[in-house]
Amino acid sequence: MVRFTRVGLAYPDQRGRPGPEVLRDLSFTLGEGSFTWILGPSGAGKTSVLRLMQAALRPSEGEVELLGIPLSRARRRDLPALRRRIGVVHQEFRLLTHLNAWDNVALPLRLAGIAESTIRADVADLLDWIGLAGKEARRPEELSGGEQQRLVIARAVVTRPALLVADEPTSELDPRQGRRTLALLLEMNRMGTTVVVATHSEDLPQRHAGRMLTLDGGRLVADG
Ligand SMILES: Nc1ncnc2c1ncn2[C@@H]1O[C@H](COP(=O)(O)OP(=O)(O)OP(=O)(O)O)[C@@H](O)[C@H]1O
Repeated sequence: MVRFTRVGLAYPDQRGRPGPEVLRDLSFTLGEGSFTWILGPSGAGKTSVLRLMQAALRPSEGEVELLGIPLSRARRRDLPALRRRIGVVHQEFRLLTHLNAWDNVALPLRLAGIAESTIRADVADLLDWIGLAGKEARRPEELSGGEQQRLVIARAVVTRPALLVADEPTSELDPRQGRRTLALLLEMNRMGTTVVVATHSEDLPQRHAGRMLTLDGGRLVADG
């Protein structure tokens, strides 16, 4: 499902030459339907690992295989189709501010050319699931932080991705809203989606099941 084999990553410097390695010799496999935490202090490389898992970057060394596709062999024009099978939840919500809640969730389906009748049913179900039924017409600024983050999750899962990747999804939220957001990710996982969540909080993973991959200085230092 997700396989990293001896992965190294160096971002290019301002002249386009490889900068220092920020990920080193990372190897692990995440099975289909698994739930994994990526832990580590600031700068450990969590976001970089997640970017590789979104096919937003290619590794400088080694191989990343996503949903059966090795990135080294994927052609540039194949990447958008691969990315559509991967849902992404960012820490900063990145909702479209001029669209209401309904249209934010419907957007990925519209871009994929899905029929409006299907979109109506799917979006209504999802907004109900995240507890936003009745708030469809509100724009993001008219929703609480927790509601916005749940909307981001609805938008990320509306296309039924096989893999859901979330970067610090609860760090901007109060504890109650954070728990509610996490409950949605756990429920997606129970329904079969492979879920990966990066966090610098050790508290969350200790209270919930799931594998913990701990990074430090771009290396894997614990797997349990
Ligand atoms: N676009 C970039 N260009 C150059 N270096 C980068 C870039 N993005 C991240 N880095 C560097 O890569 C290293 C790992 O960063 P990354 O954001 O992956 O860590 P992180 O564990 O997610 O940190 P945080 O918890 O603070 O978000 C850091 O040294 C960072 O400065």
